[in-house]
Amino acid sequence: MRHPVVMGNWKLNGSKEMVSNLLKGLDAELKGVEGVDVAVAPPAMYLDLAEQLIGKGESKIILGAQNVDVNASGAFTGDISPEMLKDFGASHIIIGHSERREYHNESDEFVAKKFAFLKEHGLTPVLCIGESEAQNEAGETVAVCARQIDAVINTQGVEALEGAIIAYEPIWAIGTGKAATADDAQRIHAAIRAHIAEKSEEMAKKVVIQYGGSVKPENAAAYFAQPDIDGALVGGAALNAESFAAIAKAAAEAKK
Ligand SMILES: O=C[C@H](O)COP(=O)(O)O
Repeated sequence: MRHPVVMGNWKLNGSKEMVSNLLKGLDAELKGVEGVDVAVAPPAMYLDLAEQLIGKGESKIILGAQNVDVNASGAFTGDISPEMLKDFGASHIIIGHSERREYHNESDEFVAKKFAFLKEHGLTPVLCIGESEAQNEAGETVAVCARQIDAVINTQGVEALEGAIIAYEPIWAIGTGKAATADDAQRIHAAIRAHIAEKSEEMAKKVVIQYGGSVKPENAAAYFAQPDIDGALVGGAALNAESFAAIAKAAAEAKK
């Protein structure tokens, strides 16, 4: 049985005040909630503050980050290394988000390199994959997702997926309010799992696959009722303690 993981990607949002209020609010909302791993990925500037606040809280919020670079140290202006993330207690690191693929021209190969680098440093990659609206309309969804995962499998072996998280995020559903239906998401999740099963049935059964794209408290339970949807990567709704906690609670309830 896979353990559900609900992660909040705060993207480029926050201030010291907001981080403090949101984490305190989440700590209160999540008290006593069991059966789901809850992670947050604040902007890197706020990892220090988040680590301190999470340490003081009672609920077990996992600290994550939104990106990592591919060098350990040296003359790489602006980069952040895995060891720096670890230094602030961040363990779950989002890579390959469609916003980075699009605005920073990150290729499948570059994302796979980040994946390997995180694994090498004992961190958990949260590998985002997903198709554009045009690719969806052209019936290319599964092929696009398979290609994005294969960039990792073909360079590092299917075993590299051990302990990693895959987040299926159809790009057209991100921040649009136009979420995939739970049935459609389930179909794609099952196809992603089947693709991994071609290399290893055991890995396909084990790997956590989150859905992301306009997940809200109102639609979360329908996703988590699906057998191949193991959690969510949440953007907008993760900026509010009550709504993010409601999504996490829905996952805990559905996957009991
Ligand atoms: O990483 C999170 C996703 O991009 C989803 O964002 P959203 O929940 O605002 O649609």
